[in-house]
Amino acid sequence: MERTSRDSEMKEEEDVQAGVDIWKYVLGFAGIAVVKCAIELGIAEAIENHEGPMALSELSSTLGCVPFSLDRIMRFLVHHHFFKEEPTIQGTAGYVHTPLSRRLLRQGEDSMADYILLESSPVMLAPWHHLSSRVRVNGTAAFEAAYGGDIWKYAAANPAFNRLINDAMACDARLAVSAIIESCPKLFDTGIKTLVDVGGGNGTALGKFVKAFPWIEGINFDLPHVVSVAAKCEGVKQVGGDMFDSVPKADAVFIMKVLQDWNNDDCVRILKKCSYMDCLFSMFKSVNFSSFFSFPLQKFLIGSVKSWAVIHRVDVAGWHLKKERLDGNNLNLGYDHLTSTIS
Ligand SMILES: C[S@@+](CC[C@H](N)C(=O)[O-])C[C@H]1O[C@@H](n2cnc3c(N)ncnc32)[C@H](O)[C@@H]1O
Repeated sequence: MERTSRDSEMKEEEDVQAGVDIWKYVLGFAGIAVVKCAIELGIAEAIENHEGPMALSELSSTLGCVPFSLDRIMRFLVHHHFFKEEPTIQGTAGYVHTPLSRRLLRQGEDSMADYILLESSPVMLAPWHHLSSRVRVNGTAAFEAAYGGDIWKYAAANPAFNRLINDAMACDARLAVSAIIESCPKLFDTGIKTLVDVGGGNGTALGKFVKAFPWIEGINFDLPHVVSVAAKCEGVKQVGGDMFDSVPKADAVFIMKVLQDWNNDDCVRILKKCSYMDCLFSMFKSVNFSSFFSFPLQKFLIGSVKSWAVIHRVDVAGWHLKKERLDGNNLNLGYDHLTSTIS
């Protein structure tokens, strides 16, 4: 009898909680919408340029906003740890930066603003409305269902979107490459004189590598519409082409956030174009190597390149590099202090 009443109490609590939780999904889009709004208004820049905590009235007049509406935006942002409140010299509340709000600055090494603008753009949101079609048997990729072609064809035909996606990729490349340079510098001190970045976007990654390791000559390889608008960078040659046709020759090849876009057969086709090079570094984002690649592909890698380093980014909240090395030569690439996950 007692048990039955406890059970029904628990069910009631669960039901009450469900009534609360469902609102996270009803209004689940609000977070990205408010952060996009903050970037478009330039809230982070205004607070950065202000000496000391910035009062709502000062922020509103600087940005040309209605104080009542901006207050609601700021309350949401502060609640989610973008900015915090501290007393101004007048003793009223003012806003200052937090590490999270600094990511909303348009410039700077840690900026993620362009990435947020990409993912919150109408172009990138539309495919999410086709998620169910992707999951169905014989379903179409969500981007293709929305636009009738893949994202790279879409970027080739839409220069503004091309710029947006290249700038967004550069945000992540800046962070990723800084972490690689800091964590495993010896990777690049193994006789590598030329390094090709396959699908290297606008060349941000290579630009950082050649700056850190000036003896390396960089070749940034990507589709013609990407490299033709990339900014010039000393030590980096821009080469346009299709990685399914051929890849420029270099001592080593770096592939970051590319292979996860393709199925295993396509990955084999891409990697075959790189297989005559000595060394292959690949960086994946949140992809489990052993489950992602089928066994034949792993075998292909062992058999075809002398050294294979996969640097995983597995922890979205921070940088957590892991290494996988499948090499016959047992080279010491200088990153043994990183967690080994060879499977
Ligand atoms: C997800 S982005 C990664 C960019 C860069 N590696 C990074 O991590 O920031 C994938 C890149 O692959 C390029 N790409 C797609 N298809 C390609 C092809 N057939 N040949 C060369 N590059 C290609 C795209 O243009 C894009 O720059």
